Amino acid sequence: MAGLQLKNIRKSYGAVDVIHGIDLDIKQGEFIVFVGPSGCGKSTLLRMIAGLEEITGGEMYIADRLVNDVPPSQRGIAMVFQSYALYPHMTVYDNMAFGMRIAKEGKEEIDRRVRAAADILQLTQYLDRLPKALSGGQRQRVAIGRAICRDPKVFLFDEPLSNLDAALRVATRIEIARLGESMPDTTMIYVTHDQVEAMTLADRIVVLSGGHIEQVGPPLELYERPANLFVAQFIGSPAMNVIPAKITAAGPQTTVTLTGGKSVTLDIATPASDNGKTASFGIRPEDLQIATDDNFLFEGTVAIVEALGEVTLLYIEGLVDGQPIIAKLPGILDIKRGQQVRFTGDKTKLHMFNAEGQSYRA
Ligand SMILES: Nc1ncnc2c1ncn2[C@@H]1O[C@H](COP(=O)(O)OP(=O)(O)OP(=O)(O)O)[C@@H](O)[C@H]1O
Repeated sequence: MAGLQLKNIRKSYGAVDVIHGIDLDIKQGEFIVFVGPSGCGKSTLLRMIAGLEEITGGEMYIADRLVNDVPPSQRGIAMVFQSYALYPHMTVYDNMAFGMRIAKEGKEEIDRRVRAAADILQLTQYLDRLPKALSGGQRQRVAIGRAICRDPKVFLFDEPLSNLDAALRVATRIEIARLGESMPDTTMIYVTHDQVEAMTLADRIVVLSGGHIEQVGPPLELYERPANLFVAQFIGSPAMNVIPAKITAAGPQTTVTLTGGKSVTLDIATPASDNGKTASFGIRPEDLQIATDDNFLFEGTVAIVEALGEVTLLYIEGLVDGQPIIAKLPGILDIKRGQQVRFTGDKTKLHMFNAEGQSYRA
C-alpha cells in the first residue's frame, strides 16, 4: 500500500523549531491538500516527504517503508513545483521522455508512457513543440506529464498553479482534478494558498499553523464543523464573523449575550461549568440574512457596500472593535452606506467557541 505515515515528524533549523511533531496517516490514492498561513511549514513538510529536507525527528513511512534516510530518487515520488523548469531546447515529447531515457527505459516503453501522459493532460497535439511555443498552463501540464511518466506512487505538488493567471488556474486545476481521478492508486499531496483549490481538489485538507496540525478532514467537514476558531476563520472567504459573547445559560441549549447586548439561544450544548464564561459566537457571511421582524441577531450601520453582481457584500462596522462584520447576500440589493440594518442567521449554522477557541460543536 503506497500510503504515508508521519509519526511525530519534527524539523528544526539550528535552534529554531519549525515543525513541532506532526502525526498524519495518508491512505493510498488519497488527494491531500496542505493549507495554512505563510510560514506555517507547508513547504517544509512537503520537502521532507520528498526527501529534499532532512527530518530532524520522528518517522516517515512511504508504502510501509521507513524513508527517513532514503534519497529522493528512491522514494517513488515525483514533485511538481511552481516553476516548471522545462528544458527550453527540447520538445514537449523529449522533456517528458528525458527522465526515462536517463533511467535507460526501453524506447517503446518511453513512447507508451509519454503518449499516455499526453493523453491524460490533453497535450498530444503539442508533443513536437518547444516550451516557448506553449502557454504557461500548457507548460505546467508538461511538467506534470514529466512527473506522470515516472509512474510515481506519490505525487507532490508545491503550489503548481501560483504562476498562472486566473483563467489558466481554473483550467489547470480542473486538469489536476481529472488527473487525480485517472490515477486512483496514486497518492497526491498538494500545497496551496488557494481556498478554491483546497476545497475542490482535496479528499482531505490538512490545516497547519505554526508548525502543527489544527485539523484534518474532508473540505465540507472543515467548513461546517471547524474544530476551533483558527480553522473557522481560515476556511471560507470572506472569513467567518466572530462576535465576543458571554454564556448566560449553559446546558443542552445555550444562551449567549453578544457584544451589543442581544441574547441568542443556540442548539449547541455547553457544560454547566462554563456558565458565565466568555465565548466567541461565529457566523459565516453567507449564513446571515436581513431580518424582517424583531427577531434579529444584531443590528449595525452599513459602512461599505460591495456589489459584485452575483452577491452583495455588506461591511457593518462598530459592533466588534477593529473589525467589520461581513454579510454576503445573494444578488443585487438596494442598500446604501450609512443605512441601519438588522441581521438574522440560520440557527443550524451558528458556531460557538470556548474561551480557548475550541468549538462547542465539534
Ligand atoms: N533554511 C531555513 N532556515 C531557517 N528557517 C527556515 C528555513 N527554511 C524555512 N524556514 C522557516 O520555516 C518556517 C516554515 O517555512 P515554509 O516555507 O515551510 O512555510 P510555508 O507554510 O510553506 O510558507 P509559504 O506559504 O509562505 O510558502 C518559516 O517560518 C521559515 O521562515
